[in-house]
Amino acid sequence: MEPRDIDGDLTEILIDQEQIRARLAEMCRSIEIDYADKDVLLVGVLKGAVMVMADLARELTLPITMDWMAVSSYGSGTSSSGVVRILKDLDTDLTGRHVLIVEDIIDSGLTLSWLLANLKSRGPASVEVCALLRKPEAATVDIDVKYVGFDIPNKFVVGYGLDYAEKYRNLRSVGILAPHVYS
Ligand SMILES: O=P(O)(O)OC[C@H]1O[C@H](OP(=O)(O)OP(=O)(O)O)[C@H](O)[C@@H]1O
Ligand code: HPA
Ligand SMILES: [Mg+2]
Repeated sequence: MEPRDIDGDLTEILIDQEQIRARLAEMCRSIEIDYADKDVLLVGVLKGAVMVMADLARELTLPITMDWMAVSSYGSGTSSSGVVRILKDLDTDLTGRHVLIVEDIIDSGLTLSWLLANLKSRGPASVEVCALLRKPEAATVDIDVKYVGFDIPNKFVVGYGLDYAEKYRNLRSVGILAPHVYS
């Protein structure tokens, strides 16, 4: 059951709980092969990636460490401002580390392209990206993403960590937000 006050706020459920679980498990099997002999540092991008990170980390059979970064480019709107701010930096020194950025969504790609440049400048051994969702039609920059869960249409989605004005993050599924909620 989803929370009681969302009736009518979603036009449709795009990806349900079981589809998310199954796809994350597949992605973990690929990550386990690729990082079999490496220590991986998962870098979760707050706040949206909290659910992906929690489920991915528990599904992985690799020894991992986790750290978090908080950046914001959306504020309370439905489109990226393009201006990325660090709200919380990593606690970990990235020198020589194998970094896997964990994201909920790649939309315009602006957040991730900024983040990749920022983390690569810190001397890591490698930096790759794992994102649950990607909107190919919304891309404004070309980014090489190693692990992607689902390519989705260019609609504003919420749930499973994704918010609109900080709401809906606790939905178990990913759904399309009804335009009447934000227009
Ligand atoms: O590809 P882009 O167009 O840059 O959009 C993707 C980014 O936007 C969202 O974060 P947001 O800034 O809303 O912060 P939040 O995770 O706290 O919701 C999302 O979690 C990604 O980090
Ligand atoms: O479609 C979206 N929904 C919620 N947050 C987002 N941040 C980027 N794109 C989205
Ligand atoms: Mg957001």
